[in-house]
Amino acid sequence: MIQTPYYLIDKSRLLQNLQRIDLVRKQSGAKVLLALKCFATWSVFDLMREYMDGTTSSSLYEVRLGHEKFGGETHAYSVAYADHEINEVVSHADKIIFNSLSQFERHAGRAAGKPIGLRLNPGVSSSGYDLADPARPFSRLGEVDPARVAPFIGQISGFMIHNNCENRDFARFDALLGEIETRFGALLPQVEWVSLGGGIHFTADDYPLDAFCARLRSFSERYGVQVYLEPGEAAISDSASLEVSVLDTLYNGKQLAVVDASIEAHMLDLLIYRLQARVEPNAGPHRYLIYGKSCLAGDIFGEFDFPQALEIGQRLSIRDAAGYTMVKKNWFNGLTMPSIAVRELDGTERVVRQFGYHDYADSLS
Ligand SMILES: Cc1ncc(COP(=O)(O)O)c(C=O)c1O
Ligand SMILES: NCCCCNCC[C@H](N)C(=O)O
Repeated sequence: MIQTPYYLIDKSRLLQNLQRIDLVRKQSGAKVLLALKCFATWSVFDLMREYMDGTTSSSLYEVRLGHEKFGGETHAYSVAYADHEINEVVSHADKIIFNSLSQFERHAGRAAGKPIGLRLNPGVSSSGYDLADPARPFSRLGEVDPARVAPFIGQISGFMIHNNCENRDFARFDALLGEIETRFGALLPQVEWVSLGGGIHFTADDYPLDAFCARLRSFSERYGVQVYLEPGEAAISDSASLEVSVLDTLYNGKQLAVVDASIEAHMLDLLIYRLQARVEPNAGPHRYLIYGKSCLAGDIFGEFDFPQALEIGQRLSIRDAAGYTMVKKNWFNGLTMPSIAVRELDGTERVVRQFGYHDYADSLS
């Protein structure tokens, strides 16, 4: 048995998302790139690259990882490239996407003839979170004014527009794309490609894939552009768990259990967005607050129901632990870092990465 704590990536679950992605590629003509900011655990890229066209990135290290570990088409994007980074970024990228016209003017001369993209911001989004809303007031994410972009159009081969966030509603996606067309419609036929970013949860069970694919195809045909999608969450949703063990049980007005991982260190996104983790089946007469083992008072995975009273040593599985987890894990409290394991398609499980004291010490000096 693998020692807890560990993230367990289940390739069969991952495959379900990947097959839907493949269907979208075939039916819509869109190319699909994995957003590495969400998930960059390269041990499963062997499977992912069969169903996706490549990767997109948000930094020098991500574009390098995408190029070296995933292959296929590699898009480089960054909110701002530093002067000392740009040559290396270009060496790893097939396309270089600038966040602003000032970044474009500063660095485009060093793009070595590679296609150049620009991020546009339509000023509307589907984000329910201020923190993740690219259209928030005074946003720095992309150019908002088509008139400012127009003079540069001859040097720009495509646009990237990321304005969806956890959007499960096709009608909302459709309406937002309409708003993009209204604002930037005159520019779109003048470029070769448009990336619609991530945040579209098109791999969800009930998502109307036929309508989605038809909308993407008609957009592509109307403007004569290659469409790209950049799923993070949609590519990996529910394809991993965080496997933990109960270390202690207590009572303080409620039943409490402490597990050998931490929401702050190992599922930080949930804490940032104030969401509770998922434990299933979450049914039964024994209700517990599941605490992490860091010293943070509010290190709580959530409150869940169990069929029996929890016992020390008992294992729990925290669901949906692939997106924005492993990429955000940190050494807070010097806690044992969960290893990473993969459940292969034949059901066998193997540990692909273990972390120890030296990884902690080497992250500091
Ligand atoms: C430019 C861009 N593309 C893709 C993504 C991936 O989004 P998601 O994981 O919500 O699909 C993000 C998220 O930050 C992004 O900023
Ligand atoms: N699961 C809690 C909300 C997550 C929001 N994700 C935001 C990431 C995204 N790609 C973005 O910042 O646009």
